[in-house]
Amino acid sequence: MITTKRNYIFDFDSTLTRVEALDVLAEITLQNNPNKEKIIQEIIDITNLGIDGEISFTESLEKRIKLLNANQSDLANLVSALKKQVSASIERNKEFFKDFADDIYVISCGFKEFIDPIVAAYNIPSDRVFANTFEFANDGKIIGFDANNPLSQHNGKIKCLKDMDLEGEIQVIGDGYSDYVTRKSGVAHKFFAYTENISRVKTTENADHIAPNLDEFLYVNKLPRNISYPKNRIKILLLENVHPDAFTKLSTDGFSVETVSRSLSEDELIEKIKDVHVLGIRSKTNVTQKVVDAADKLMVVSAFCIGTKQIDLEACKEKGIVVFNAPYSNTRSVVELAIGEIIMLMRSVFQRSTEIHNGQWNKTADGSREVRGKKLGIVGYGNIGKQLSILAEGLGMDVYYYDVEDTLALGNATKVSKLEDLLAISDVVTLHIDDNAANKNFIGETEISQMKDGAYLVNLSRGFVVDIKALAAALKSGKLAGAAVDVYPEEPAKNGEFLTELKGLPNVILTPHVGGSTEEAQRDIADFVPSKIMAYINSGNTVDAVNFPNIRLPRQIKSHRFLHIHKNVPGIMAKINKILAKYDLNISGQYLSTDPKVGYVITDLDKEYNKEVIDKLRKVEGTIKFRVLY
Ligand SMILES: NC(=O)C1=CN([C@@H]2O[C@H](COP(=O)(O)OP(=O)(O)OC[C@H]3O[C@@H](n4cnc5c(N)ncnc54)[C@H](O)[C@@H]3O)[C@@H](O)[C@H]2O)C=CC1
Ligand SMILES: O=C(O)C(=O)COP(=O)(O)O
Repeated sequence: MITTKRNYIFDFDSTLTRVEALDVLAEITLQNNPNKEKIIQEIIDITNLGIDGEISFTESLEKRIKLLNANQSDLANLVSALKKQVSASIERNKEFFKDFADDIYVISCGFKEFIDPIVAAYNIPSDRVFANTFEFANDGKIIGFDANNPLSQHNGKIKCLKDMDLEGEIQVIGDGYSDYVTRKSGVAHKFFAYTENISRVKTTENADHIAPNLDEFLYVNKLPRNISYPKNRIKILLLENVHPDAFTKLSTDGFSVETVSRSLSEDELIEKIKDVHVLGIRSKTNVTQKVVDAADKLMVVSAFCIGTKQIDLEACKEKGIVVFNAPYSNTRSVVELAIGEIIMLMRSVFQRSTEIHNGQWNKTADGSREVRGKKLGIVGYGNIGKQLSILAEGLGMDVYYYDVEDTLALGNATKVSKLEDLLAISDVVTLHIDDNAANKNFIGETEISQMKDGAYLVNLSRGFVVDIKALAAALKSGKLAGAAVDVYPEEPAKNGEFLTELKGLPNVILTPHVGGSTEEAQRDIADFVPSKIMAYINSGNTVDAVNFPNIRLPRQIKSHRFLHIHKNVPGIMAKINKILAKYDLNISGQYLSTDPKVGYVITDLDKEYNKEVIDKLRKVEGTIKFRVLY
């Protein structure tokens, strides 16, 4: 008869727990020892040599026990420290250990004295824990171990498993040499390299499968689990040198994250996007219709910046791809640069500085003016424009602004209803309109001619907003006294050579699109955007999405959640609800939000359901994307 019985053999140190227990014990016993750091490093080195199979395990154990200088009384502290160090995915799948208790064993080269109390909480009784035992002196000092136990010897797990003589398939889950040799020797049928806490090359090379966490192991084995789809299977691609905090945050949450320091061309992106679930970009990468067409797995595009016009938002929406950005994280950085540049321009600081760099002393007050009492004309009174308005007033400037929207004036700022009027009165004009394509050449020859003679122009918005030729001509003719430009009609995909018609003109400050490039802004973006990505992927929240119906969902507690994105056509909700009713589902909450093109409905169910319903919902005409979370 063919048996379907399967046995799951777990390693303890660095698999069930995040740490090596003897390293933790060393921290405890050596806390007052002046040579603590040195001894701990020695212990870690010996542990690793043993795990990698470089020295015999017995030798590694003997050496470590001597260095540890531990006592029985230290073990209680060790156990309470280890309780707090159970691997995250083990902890969240506690039910697996309960439901499959009859199939689970721990085989470890560690010690029962600390393993038993930790795994007892996971329904693994002492008689299913195979491990070493300490030898104590009369005063409780740990002086050795039971040398007859096969687990204190080289390849002990192989012998142990042979002696156990288990019926059925044997799967070993562990992080080191002693685990994978069970598979090599043939005593285990499958070896899962468990890399949640540590990933060793030799271990992963010798694995049938790499499991970055227990979710993956359960998924591969089609076992019940706490997370419907292991996060390590969700691929995130971050382009354009996104701050490393984003990588850390997303990989710590379990996603597989790849980073590329530059932007990708359309062709490169089309190739790369095929197996990407979440794309992170900044202002240089264009997510076009063609890219979207090639992106069959894509669920999210996230702009790690303010502007989103580089993304075809409609194409994304129609494919059920949610787009997020960071609307406020770099606002302050842009404002501070604008303020600095306004002062630098009005004092001709860059010109004076360049002269000295060229060996020339030119002390003069000509063309050097205070900003106090001067008129600042802000074009685009949005988040940046408004904050600039406040700071400029703090410096004593008279602020005027022009915006197509009817926005409220802050402080003493004066709204001007015509651009022409604003240009005519301003000593400095600063542009902060959005990246809408309609703003192309917004400031051209005509607009410049409407500006005061000797005025200054600052552009920190988008390059295409200003006609660069007209600006260069106005600077050369002396119509304008200076300009600060951070953005250009064509910007390179990566750092390197760059040429502009403004090159070499006096009193022109040129910066390479760094308005938002401060450590503070980038760090804040790397916190803000990943939390939006995680909120959507992990629970379906679309709050702050720029192209999608926004839904703030309650926390999902012990329930199944269906996320259904569909075309907003008449009758579709009725069809969805008809299916839900037919399968007699116990619905604990339903949330719907629509816009003219798409509908997003979330259904929470509080008990098990017939899985056929998933297929039926997927097949509802007009469905764009459907996924299940539990
Ligand atoms: N240089 C850099 O590194 C950075 C540049 N930016 C640019 O700054 C722009 C503004 O950012 P926020 O203030 O956060 O955007 P926002 O959307 O809050 O404000 C833009 C304002 O411009 C107004 N506007 C748009 N077109 C207009 C027009 N033709 N005439 C008059 N008003 C118009 C809008 O009504 C809105 O009030 C972004 O769209 C982006 O292009 C943003 C961050 C960094
Ligand atoms: O936030 C924006 O829109 C910006 O222009 C800044 O873009 P960046 O992140 O520097 O490519």
